[in-house]
Amino acid sequence: MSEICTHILGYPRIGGQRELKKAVESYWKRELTALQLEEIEKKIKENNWKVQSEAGLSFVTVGDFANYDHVLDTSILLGNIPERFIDKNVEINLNTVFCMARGQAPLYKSTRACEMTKWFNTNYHYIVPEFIQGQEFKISLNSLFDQIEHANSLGYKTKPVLIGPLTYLWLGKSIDKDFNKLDLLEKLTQAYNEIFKQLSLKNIEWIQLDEPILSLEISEEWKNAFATTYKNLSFKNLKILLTTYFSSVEENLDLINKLPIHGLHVDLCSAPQQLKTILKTFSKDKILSLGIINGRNIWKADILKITNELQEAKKIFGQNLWLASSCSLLHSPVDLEQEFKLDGEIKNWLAFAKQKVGEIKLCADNLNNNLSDIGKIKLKEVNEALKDRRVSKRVHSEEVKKRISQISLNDSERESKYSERALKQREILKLPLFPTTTIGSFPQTQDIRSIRQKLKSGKIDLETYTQEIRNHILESITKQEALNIDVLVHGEAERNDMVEYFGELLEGFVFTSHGWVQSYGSRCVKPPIIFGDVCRPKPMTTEWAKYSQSLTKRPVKGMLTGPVTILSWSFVRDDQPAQETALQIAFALRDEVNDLENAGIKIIQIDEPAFREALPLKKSEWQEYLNWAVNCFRVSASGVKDSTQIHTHMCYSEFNDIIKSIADLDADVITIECSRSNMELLEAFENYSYPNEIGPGVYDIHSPRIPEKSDIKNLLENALKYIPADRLWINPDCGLKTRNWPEVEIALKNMTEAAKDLRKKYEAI
Ligand SMILES: CN1c2c(nc(N)[nH]c2=O)NC[C@@H]1CNc1ccc(C(=O)N[C@@H](CCC(=O)N[C@@H](CCC(=O)N[C@@H](CCC(=O)O)C(=O)O)C(=O)O)C(=O)O)cc1
Ligand SMILES: N[C@@H](CCS)C(=O)O
Ligand SMILES: [Zn+2]
Repeated sequence: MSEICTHILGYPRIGGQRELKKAVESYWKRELTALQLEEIEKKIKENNWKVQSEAGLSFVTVGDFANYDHVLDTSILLGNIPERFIDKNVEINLNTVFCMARGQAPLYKSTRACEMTKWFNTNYHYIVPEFIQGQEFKISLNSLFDQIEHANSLGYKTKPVLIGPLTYLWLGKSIDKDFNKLDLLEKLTQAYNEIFKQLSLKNIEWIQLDEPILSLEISEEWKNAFATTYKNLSFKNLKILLTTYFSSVEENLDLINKLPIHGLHVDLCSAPQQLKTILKTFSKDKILSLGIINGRNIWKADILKITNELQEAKKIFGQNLWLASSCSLLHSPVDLEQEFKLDGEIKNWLAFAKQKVGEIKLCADNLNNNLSDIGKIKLKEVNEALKDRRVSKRVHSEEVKKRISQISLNDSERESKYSERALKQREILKLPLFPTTTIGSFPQTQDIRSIRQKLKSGKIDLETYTQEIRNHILESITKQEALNIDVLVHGEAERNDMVEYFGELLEGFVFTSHGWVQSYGSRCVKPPIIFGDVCRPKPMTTEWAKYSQSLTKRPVKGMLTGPVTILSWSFVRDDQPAQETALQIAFALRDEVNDLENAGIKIIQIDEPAFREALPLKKSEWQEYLNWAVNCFRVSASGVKDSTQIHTHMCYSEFNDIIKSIADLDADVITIECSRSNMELLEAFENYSYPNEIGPGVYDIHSPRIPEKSDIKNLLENALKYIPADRLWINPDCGLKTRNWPEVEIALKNMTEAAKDLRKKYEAI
């Protein structure tokens, strides 16, 4: 029997050693030339293709590489470049990409960057396309075509990937008011047809056209737009594999079945149940690509189980059945082989991107009954590893399970309601009207990172490290006092990351040395891995908090990452529901919150920036998530006295649809990102009559631009249209770890001075 066709939807582009990050950042600092950067990128691409080819996949996927972000590259390919980035004397090139992403680039005048937002429900951020009325599209960068030619020249059979027109349009925002971006479809279709025309000359059979919005509950208007657009797309001699991922497409199958495509890819890892309906309704004459290897976790796949589940699909689709990763492997760390320090037993349970590529092929060979001798050995090893994981004593803790099972209603209730707590807190904290604060982190300087690196490599001992970090804390407290901020933070200098730090201190987690995943542009995160029941062997932050509080009379906030965010930004267990793991984390944090209170900390912030992003993609599934997510937050926060003030912070703040749940968190104060929306995001709070205190961000920390005092005052006056003065806090949008001290000091000075002016005006009223 001939081979089953195998492929992936995309491969990580950061390189095994984060070569891309290092090269791109060096280029920005002008330590590398464009040519040198290109050379490094070429090696990453070649290596990625080699991995796919050597594993025996049927295609290498091309066009998944991007210097900064693939959505941004699509904008540039389509010539959708906002006017402010166009300089008639400079051709569209690499610097256009960087300037759109960051507002700055070599040889470019600096300007406001494009917005960045989360890619569906992942921790990856994309650059938001901007659309204006009458928008024109014109093929403007050859990067995709160059990548194809490059791969073709190396003799690979290539399958280019491109974001589909409807998803591209969906991802963008209309800049002009009162204009429907769907009106742009006709012109966008013409541009895609031009791309297809050029691709048809490149010796390619298949194109992967990503339309992940087909996994959402889209409106009739969008469904109709799909039908019309796909009718008008002219694929030439190309075959189109329409790719969907992150959720089921069942609701849109009627539509998909009518589209003039040649194949469909669905994600069976996030929505295995959809297979039944798809097998019944999708045309057997087309290709059905099944995403059976999970691109969003790190566990070895159960090849035997998957093969069994694929039997019917094979019977029905025969040679038209393809096997693939569930989504792009962009969301997986690159290569497990580089983990020399990882616990051997747990390492044996894992697969990163490179290993996942091998799993797809193994699955296909097994399904086809043509496993080689090596394949047979590999399969045996997988089965042994899976069995070892199932029975491992390290995974389950009776004590943790018992505590979770004894949860009572009291665990998620504060003693009194907010209005009573607020009186007690005011008496103790004695804060002025419009209290000022920051979100937690201060600049993670090279100095701080290299101290940590020296500790890791044994160049300094723990005592020296602790002293050095204490010096940084002292410096940040001194600076905040000088800036006259009311509620201080210690600055998070001791944390590599707000999630990884806790993962390193909690039981049930392991962490990697090289398990980096791209978060945005050159920034990466190293999600810890939750393999077992979670508990807290000892306090995690109290010593740092006590030390920080000892340096000042002003309150210093205890700073924790909340249960939903720790869960969402880690690789989670696949052997129990996510909500059970979240509750275990919540109880561990509850103990930490109580310890902080006992250590004399009067304000404790529990950050939940992933709270909104973790919403399921389908609205119909929201409530179930919100119920457990709110409960977990409340469990972590409710063990303290009324007089202890609980803050939470969220930096992705579209709350309209979930404002009731935000209020149900019952945090005394919530600080949110707001500055870019000019405080419009506060409408939700006003409409719902949100009862507690709010700190809308007045400083866009993603931009190097320093807000003037007048900008901040304007934002605050806007905020006061929605929030009563006695419940308004003043703070930046988010933590300041990616900024540098000189900008931070000026911005915060402007912020405290704006607060002073505002107090003068409103105290008199
Ligand atoms: C709030 N955000 C976060 C998200 N997810 C998280 N898990 N954490 C977050 O904070 N998602 C949404 C947003 C995303 N925002 C960011 C912002 C900034 C970064 C970032 O700066 N990432 C760093 C890596 C951070 C880190 O772990 N640093 C380590 C140092 C690791 C390192 O590079 N070591 C060097 C040697 C040290 C040296 O001398 O410099 C090496 O190994 O070569 C640390 O501080 O110890 C980045 O550089 O990408 C991410 C998401
Ligand atoms: N406390 C964290 C929150 C980031 S969302 C910080 O300040 O970096
Ligand atoms: Zn934040």
